[in-house]
Amino acid sequence: MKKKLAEIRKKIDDIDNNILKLIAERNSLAKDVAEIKNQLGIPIDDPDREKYIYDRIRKLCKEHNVDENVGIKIFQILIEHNKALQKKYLEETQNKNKIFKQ
Ligand SMILES: C=C(O[C@@H]1C=C(C(=O)O)C=C[C@H]1O)C(=O)O
Repeated sequence: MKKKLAEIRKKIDDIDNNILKLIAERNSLAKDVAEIKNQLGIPIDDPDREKYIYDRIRKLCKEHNVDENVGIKIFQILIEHNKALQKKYLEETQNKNKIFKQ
């Protein structure tokens, strides 16, 4: 029984590794998105795109039998974090440019 529990926990740990890698990969795209939005002069927040993502997540939750509230909560955290990373990146770039121009 204990061996079986250890095996299952190993599987969970492996899945957690993969989830973390994917979160890091998603986060790593924030700089590129921020750079393009800055050049286009458009805001970081894009409510239409967020609505599209949440609708898609709801559909995927149904398909994969995942509780919709859980799926939405996870993506709210990821999206808010992505926007915070974009803002931080742009602030840092603008500060660097200010120092450079002095
Ligand atoms: C990444 C973007 O910027 C913001 C963050 C989003 C996200 O984390 O998926 C979605 C929309 C935007 O509010 C984007 O516009 O694609």
